[in-house]
Amino acid sequence: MRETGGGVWGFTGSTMTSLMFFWAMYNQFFPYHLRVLIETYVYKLMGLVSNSVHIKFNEHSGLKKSEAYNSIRSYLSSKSTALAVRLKANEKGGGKSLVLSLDDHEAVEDVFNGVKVQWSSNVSKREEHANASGSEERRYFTLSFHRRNREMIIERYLGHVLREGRKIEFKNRERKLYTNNTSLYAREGKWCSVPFHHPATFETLAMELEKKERVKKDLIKFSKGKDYYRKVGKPWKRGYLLFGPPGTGKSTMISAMANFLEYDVYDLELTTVKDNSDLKKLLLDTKGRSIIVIEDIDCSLGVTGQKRKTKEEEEEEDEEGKKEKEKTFYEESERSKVTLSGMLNAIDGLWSSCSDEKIMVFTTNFVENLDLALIRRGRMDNHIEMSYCRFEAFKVLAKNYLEIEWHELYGEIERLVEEIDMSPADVAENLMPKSDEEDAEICLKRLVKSLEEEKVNVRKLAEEEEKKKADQEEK
Ligand SMILES: Nc1ncnc2c1ncn2[C@@H]1O[C@H](COP(=O)(O)OP(=O)(O)OP(=O)(O)O)[C@@H](O)[C@H]1O
Repeated sequence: MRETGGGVWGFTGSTMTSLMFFWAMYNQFFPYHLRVLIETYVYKLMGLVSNSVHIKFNEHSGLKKSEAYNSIRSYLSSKSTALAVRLKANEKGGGKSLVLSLDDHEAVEDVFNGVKVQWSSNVSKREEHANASGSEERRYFTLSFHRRNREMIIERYLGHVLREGRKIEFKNRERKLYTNNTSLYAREGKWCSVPFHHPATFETLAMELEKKERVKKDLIKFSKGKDYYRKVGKPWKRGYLLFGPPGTGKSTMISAMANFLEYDVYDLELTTVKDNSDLKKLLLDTKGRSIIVIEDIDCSLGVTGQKRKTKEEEEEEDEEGKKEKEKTFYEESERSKVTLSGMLNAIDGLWSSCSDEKIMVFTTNFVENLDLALIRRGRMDNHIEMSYCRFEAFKVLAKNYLEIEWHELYGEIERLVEEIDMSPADVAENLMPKSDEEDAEICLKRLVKSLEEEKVNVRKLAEEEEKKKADQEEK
């Protein structure tokens, strides 16, 4: 008995060794194009005798990563966790958690409407495109199923996989903040990203309640508006113009919007954009479900030639005036040759409709300096004024920093903030406890003192102004 067992094992072992030897020889000595030819015929032969249909989903489609491949991977990750034997673990949130997916050369079964299908994860090597670090790996998924289910799988199952996969992908993804600033490791004309963890929310944003609710409603309507935008034939995008003095919360509002919708943020810096086509490329390279931000757009505008004009002025606009329109952003910078028309084209032209669900936000401290074409309704659909801190906004900040809803100093503060223009940033600075010893009372008193000092300053300035006027009139 022993000998027979040993014989079987010996035979199996030597067969395996021979097979592996032939496989290694085949891979090593057969040229790549010959192997492709052989494999093609083998597949054809198998197709004649097999009842299975196979569909291949490559990781890359052209130069871009295939979105379908990513969705399938996410879909399969939920199946594989329960069923597959070999899994791959990828870090998420800087190593705080793990996302599991199907390992290479591993297969998993799925059942849809009582029909069994099989998914396998594959990787092949292409030596002819090898780079210095070795051969190029090409990953793909193969879906196999019985040919009698072809129609159902193609028409219903695949749609189901992509939809579910996208949902899982969206839930699992780590939100990102992208920049095109080359001094922050971005290559020219490319984005680089860091995880986006800004804690601002609409709850912590100091702003009149009604205004806040209006913005929230608008965002919800936009994010659920896929069918509406398709019906009216408009690209699924929306523009916001946030304007107001420094420190009134324009950047904070953008973070709150991104957190509310769970979108990525692209911080577009025009100074590092070479020209109009570079701008177009950068915008095309942004994903859906994102907010694209250009902060302080007034500072980027060499083009202030088209501010609010009278009709006569418009008629008088000669050739030279028209050329003004083509003045570049950042005239002082020799690098950027982005023009106003290039900018309008990129955000609103034909190319802008190439991907869905994007919000564009411009911020400015001086809205009156902006070109009307740039901010007209339809392009910037929603103009939101971020204003000085009034009582309603103060109460939000007091709740954020001091965790109180009411204090006897509130009456005095209400009178002062309605009278004095102080930015929420300055109010927040006064309210923030500077040490463990500082309680709400100390912080509120500091704020009252600051507001009163500001009141005296404002009065002094007004008196000086009046005196100057009177002096000029006398002269
Ligand atoms: N409306 C607000 N609600 C809550 N916090 C605010 C608000 N405005 C300002 N702050 C606080 O002040 C800081 C600066 O505000 P933020 O950068 O959002 O202002 P900004 O309007 O973008 O300023 P700038 O025009 O100078 O860029 C924030 O980090 C936040 O702590």
